Amino acid sequence: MPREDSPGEGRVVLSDADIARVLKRIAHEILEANKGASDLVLLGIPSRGVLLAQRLAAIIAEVEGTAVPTGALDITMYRDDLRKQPTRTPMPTSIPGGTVDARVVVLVDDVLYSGRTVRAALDALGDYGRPRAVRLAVLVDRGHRELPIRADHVGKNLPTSHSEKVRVRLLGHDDHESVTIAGGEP
Ligand SMILES: O=P(O)(O)OC[C@H]1O[C@H](OP(=O)(O)OP(=O)(O)O)[C@H](O)[C@@H]1O
Ligand SMILES: O=c1cc[nH]c(=O)[nH]1
Repeated sequence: MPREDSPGEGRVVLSDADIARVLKRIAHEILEANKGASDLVLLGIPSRGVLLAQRLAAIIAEVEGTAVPTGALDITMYRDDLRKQPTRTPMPTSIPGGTVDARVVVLVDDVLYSGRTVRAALDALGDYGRPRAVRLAVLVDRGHRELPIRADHVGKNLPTSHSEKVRVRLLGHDDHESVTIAGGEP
């Protein structure tokens, strides 16, 4: 259920039901773009991108009857601000089959903002082979790109100001599911 808007929580822009609905749509879009599930690999960017990738794989399994290999791609050591903040803890990477050679990789993340996380993910992916194609699925695109990166599949385009903060909460990581937006000019 959507939580009441409150000053601490921000405004709810996607409820749990909305999130379920957009994930279904994205799963269908991925299948349509790929003409089925063959050669697909879903790689979530930790932390919540991994949960989203698993949810998309579960929907694809329901629709297509095919188990799409799903893993996690940590980008920590490829961040371009690592020198500014060197004490980051890497998260696990798991690449199904150990390689992305000739696969169609769908990177999955919760929020797309500057694009720097995705840039780092593309670098990290290079360590695991040469995919046939790489696509990007995000739950929320909040704009303000600083690099020439765009998503192929977007749950919700959310116009924001720089001073706002978009927060995604997902079961498995949080105590409920929602996307909220908080802050901004008074
Ligand atoms: O397009 P960008 O400007 O790179 O921003 C998007 C990234 O920011 C958030 O991650 P964050 O680093 O806040 O860590 P989190 O995954 O733990 O929330 C979010 O999960 C995206 O991965
Ligand atoms: O508002 C933002 C910006 C980057 N990443 C998030 O999760 N939220």
